[in-house]
Amino acid sequence: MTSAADTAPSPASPPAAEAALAALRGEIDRLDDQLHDLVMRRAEVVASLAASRVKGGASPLRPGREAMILRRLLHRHHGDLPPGAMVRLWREILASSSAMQGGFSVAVYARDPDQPRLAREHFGSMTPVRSMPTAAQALAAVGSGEAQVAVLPLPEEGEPPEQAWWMGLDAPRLQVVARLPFWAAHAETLPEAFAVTPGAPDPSGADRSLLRLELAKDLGRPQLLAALATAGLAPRTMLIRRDGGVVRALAEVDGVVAEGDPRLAALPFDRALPLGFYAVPERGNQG
Ligand SMILES: O=C(O)C(=O)C[C@]1(C(=O)O)C=C[C@@H](O)C=C1
Repeated sequence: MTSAADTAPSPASPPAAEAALAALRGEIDRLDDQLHDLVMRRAEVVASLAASRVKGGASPLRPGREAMILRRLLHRHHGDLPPGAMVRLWREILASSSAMQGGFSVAVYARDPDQPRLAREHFGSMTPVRSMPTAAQALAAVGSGEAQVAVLPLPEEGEPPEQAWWMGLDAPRLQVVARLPFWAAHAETLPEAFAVTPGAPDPSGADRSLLRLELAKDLGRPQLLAALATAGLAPRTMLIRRDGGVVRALAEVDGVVAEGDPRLAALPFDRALPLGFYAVPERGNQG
């Protein structure tokens, strides 16, 4: 049987608790106003920066600068707000700063469902993200100016040639400029992607470069590695493909390696083409 006490409305909070709640909400409102003022002020500064940029299609996307901003904030971050939430807030701010500076849209080769999500989390929830059926179509969209960024899966050993987009990347016209996600809680294997844009990336101070190597001679992995190390370009990772007597390798090396780098001239290959570089991603728990 239900007693009268069970059905009675819960007693009103004591006036002191009500007052404390109202005071805290008042403080939140004041902080929200300050945050809002600062975000609006930041957008004004970005608009001045965009207006002062040399005219003629300078890219509104500076992934190296974005990485420097996020690394600095992660370094000073503390307290209850998870670092991942802070990064998400700033990714939205940075993406809208790029969008404010001109049309900004992303073409994703969605080999798996993670790619569009990665693109959206990195380039912002307001940025148009179009899924393309092939990597070549995503790159063509960027090449024609229909989209500003292509998001492509990380190359894998033994993937079908039509998926190995790095083999035909038209560098230096198009280059890899970022690796997504920039921040993740753990260092374990996660879905990742590269972002490709027209023109060169901007250095962030801690970067890795991609090089496409081509040679008609069938050198093995140890010889390729040795040749790279001798030139001062020992790779962290290297993918090798052998197609019709031609060896193509994708080497990932520390630091910035761009066109004209003297180390490239020292390589005993038919071709060594820099495909761009990207800010080394931050991982919350390296353990
Ligand atoms: O620093 C720049 O060049 C900017 O355009 C500003 C800004 C920003 O909002 O901080 C905007 C977009 C870029 O991708 C990087 C930085």
